[in-house]
Amino acid sequence: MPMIDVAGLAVHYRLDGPEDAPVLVLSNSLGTTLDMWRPQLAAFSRRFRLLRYDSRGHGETTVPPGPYAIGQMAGDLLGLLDALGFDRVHFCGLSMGGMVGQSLALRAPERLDRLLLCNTAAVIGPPEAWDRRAAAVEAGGMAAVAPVVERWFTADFLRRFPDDVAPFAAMLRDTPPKGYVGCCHAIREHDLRFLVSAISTRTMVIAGTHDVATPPGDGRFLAGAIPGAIYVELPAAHLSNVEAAGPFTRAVLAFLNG
Ligand SMILES: O=C(O)CC1=CCC(=O)O1
Repeated sequence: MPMIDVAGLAVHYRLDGPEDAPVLVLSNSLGTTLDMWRPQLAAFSRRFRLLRYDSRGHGETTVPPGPYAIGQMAGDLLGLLDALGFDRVHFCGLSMGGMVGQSLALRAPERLDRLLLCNTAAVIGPPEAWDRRAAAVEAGGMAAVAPVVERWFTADFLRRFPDDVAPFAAMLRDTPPKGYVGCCHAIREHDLRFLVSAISTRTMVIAGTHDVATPPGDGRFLAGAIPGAIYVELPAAHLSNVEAAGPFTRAVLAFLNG
């Protein structure tokens, strides 16, 4: 389990794939870890130097006192890239990870080759919902948000593939409560609706037809606002890289290889 110090934050990361291949960074969603990308691991690491990491407050990365901010999380990633000596990368983030990608693209476009914003939005509201969620975890620990997993997959997928869902329920359960709450605040405060049109990186937006957390309208908004962005919609709920793993992997590879 490689760890690296990024300005006092001990970041847990994994590198796979050929050392001389272009770097592809994968950034996780709220309540998951770098293991959320397991369905893509084999295909992506054949073609790319794959960098997966646990966002602050998640997995094995340090849990600093909150609240956190998405801009700060983009700074964590820039620090990680500097520490590993990666000047320019492709970036793919899902949900909270996609918010980090938006922030990164506005702050350091020179570090990005292509950008994939998956099941994410310029804003995920309402703010009170994030306050309620944070308060529930502060009072009752991660058990209080266990039903959130039902938002990540369709009812059909939950019923038919319990073995695929179980690791995600475990990731959520094992997320440090303070880290989860810190990230709830970060998501609550993220609103780039009036800024994403300044993103100049070549971008693909992926949405899930059945996603209730970041519905297709959110993805269409991003794709409409970011100049030249491509929009792809997959038959999935929120974790489209799991529920529609094959089409997701193919869409990403086609975009990055095109
Ligand atoms: O947990 C959810 O409700 C879905 C979600 C929103 C931001 C994120 O990363 O996941």
